[in-house]
Amino acid sequence: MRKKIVLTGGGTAGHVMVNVALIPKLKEQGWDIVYIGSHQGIEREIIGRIDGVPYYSVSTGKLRRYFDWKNFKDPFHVLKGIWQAYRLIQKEKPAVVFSKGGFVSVPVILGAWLNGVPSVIHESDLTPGLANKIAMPFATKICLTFPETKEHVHADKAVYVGAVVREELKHGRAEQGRMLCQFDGKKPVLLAMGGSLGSKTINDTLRACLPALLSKFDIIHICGKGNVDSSLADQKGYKQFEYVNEELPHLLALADLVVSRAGANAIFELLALRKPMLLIPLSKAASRGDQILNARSFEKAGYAEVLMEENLTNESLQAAIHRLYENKDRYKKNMERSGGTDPLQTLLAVIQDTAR
Ligand SMILES: CC(=O)N[C@H]1[C@@H](OP(=O)(O)OP(=O)(O)OC[C@H]2O[C@@H](n3ccc(=O)[nH]c3=O)[C@H](O)[C@@H]2O)O[C@H](CO)[C@@H](O)[C@@H]1O
Repeated sequence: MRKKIVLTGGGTAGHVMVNVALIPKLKEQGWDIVYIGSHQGIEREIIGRIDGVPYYSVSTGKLRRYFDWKNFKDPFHVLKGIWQAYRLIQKEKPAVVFSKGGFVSVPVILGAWLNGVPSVIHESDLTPGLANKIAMPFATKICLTFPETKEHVHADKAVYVGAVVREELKHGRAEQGRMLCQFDGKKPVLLAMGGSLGSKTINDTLRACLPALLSKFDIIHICGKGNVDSSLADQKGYKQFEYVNEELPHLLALADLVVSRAGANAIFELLALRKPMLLIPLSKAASRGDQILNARSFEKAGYAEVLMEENLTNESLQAAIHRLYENKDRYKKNMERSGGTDPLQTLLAVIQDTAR
């Protein structure tokens, strides 16, 4: 009989992409796949583009660390979500549940636990996110991207896996990227992206530096939904995208260097593609500081230049980009030494072993 797996994770693309990497491999291994996400999250759109993966949505609440009146209502949404996930898992009878984290994964992991179904969680960041922290006691195994995360997780459950990178990102063609951007190929290409949602701070600073930067680079700017500046649409050597799907491998293949937030998926993708990167982590004021730890870990390994958001100015951004470009060969050499494990295969093996 074919085995069934329930996948979950969402809220931002970073909480969906490991699932996107897993799905083709799970299909090859003959699994039936079902996805449980939220009603409105980006996961609905991303998974909806993939054939053969039925999508069910459950109610969920945002788990905030700050005061908001919605904090009084959201626990009820989460309780409703647990009940919905419980019923769905009871009906689907999966052999295992896999979660990539994000708020929606909490009701799903609890729904699995209540049904006695084993579950595997993947944590992308150096320190576990709030959703994963809540879900971890109910999970069977917890797969880690950074070896340092072992300190934060129950020893019997932790498995070091590494970063799972989508296979298709490795098959981009620079020429196709150049066509998409209509660049003439005479200048090196800088790609800037602010995580899956875009970053207003990075967008504004980069745009303020355009006149100076465009004399040296062609620039691809992935700026996030609703953030395209139409007044710059005709600017030669500057191409904006809100969010890209199939185009991303080609744009990355074209890029000589990258300016990015320090979300875990993005930085490991850049490492796998050996792209010299300037990381501007999301500040502690706006997050739990996980991106700062991710960025510092990459800086220490010699893979990235880091510019803290509080030090971000037009001048510091330009100086850091020029420094990165001058030292690009050193960064590439360090990345070549980053080792050759196969995290996707390791993760698949953990899922197989955990399934009932
Ligand atoms: C604001 C926030 O909560 N950020 C968190 C979120 O980031 P975020 O959702 O931005 O996640 P990441 O930077 O880790 O990954 C973004 C993913 O989206 C993809 N992508 C991005 C832009 C685009 O146009 N097309 C596209 O496909 C990237 O290739 C990557 O796979 O999850 C990460 C992983 O848990 C955390 O480290 C971040 O702190």
